[in-house]
Amino acid sequence: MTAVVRTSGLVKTFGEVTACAGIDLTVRRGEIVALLGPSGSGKSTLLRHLNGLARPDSGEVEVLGVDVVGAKGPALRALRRRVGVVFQQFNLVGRLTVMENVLNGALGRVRGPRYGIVTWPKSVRAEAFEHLDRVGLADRAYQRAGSLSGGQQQRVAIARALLQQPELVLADEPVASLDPETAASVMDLLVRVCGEDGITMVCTLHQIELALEWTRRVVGLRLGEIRLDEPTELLDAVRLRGLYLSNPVTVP
Ligand SMILES: Nc1ncnc2c1ncn2[C@@H]1O[C@H](COP(=O)(O)OP(=O)(O)OP(=O)(O)O)[C@@H](O)[C@H]1O
Repeated sequence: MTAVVRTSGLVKTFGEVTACAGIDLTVRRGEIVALLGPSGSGKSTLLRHLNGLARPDSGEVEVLGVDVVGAKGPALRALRRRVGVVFQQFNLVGRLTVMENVLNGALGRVRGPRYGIVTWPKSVRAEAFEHLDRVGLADRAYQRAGSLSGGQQQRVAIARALLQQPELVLADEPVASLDPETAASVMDLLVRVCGEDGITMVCTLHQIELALEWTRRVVGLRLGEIRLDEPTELLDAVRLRGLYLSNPVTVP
């Protein structure tokens, strides 16, 4: 299968802190990968390198065949159009309607500033509505996004990412702000729609159980290094908890 993400010898330091200590990671098309590890182990920093939000001290980062480290300006923008991002805090515009927020996902492919729903091409509006329906919020299309619950806002953010027609989705703690039941339903949705559309996903998670239940491969980080990289079906919670122990561990 084709590599969607490939990092090689990725090193990133912040002063004395080594956030990524030489990471070699390959993610193939269609994989659903969780990055797990204790706070400060480098999960978010690694993820941020994949769409050029962070620049490595050394090493290579290739995403969708693009050399991210070397890409600048238009090349980087073109890559980011192919990569959907889902954030912990949803990042919606609360005063705009749900529909307008979803339509913003098409800004990269429909030119010119847009003021209001009717200024978007009809076909894009129909597509946005379809995605809203998929995330179960078609009936909320004209409600202010800020008035929705956290779980609903994350569903809108997922619909927005889908409208971008991404080949890769990067999700940074997508369910960390949600209660356990809502978190599970949002993970279910995210994994399902990525599977349906053939989208590769890499997400950071804090909950071992969610990674075990919903993702197909776990990459465990500790002190900026990959300490474990296995199909989820071969893992259990006891082994994963080893990543979080205070003494350095070799995960058996
Ligand atoms: N912009 C920055 N400036 C300084 N230090 C940073 C910066 N970004 C990350 N770090 C440091 O790099 C290390 C890795 O941080 P990172 O956020 O990648 O970890 P994480 O595993 O995602 O943690 P968490 O689960 O708490 O989000 C931490 O020690 C953090 O303090």
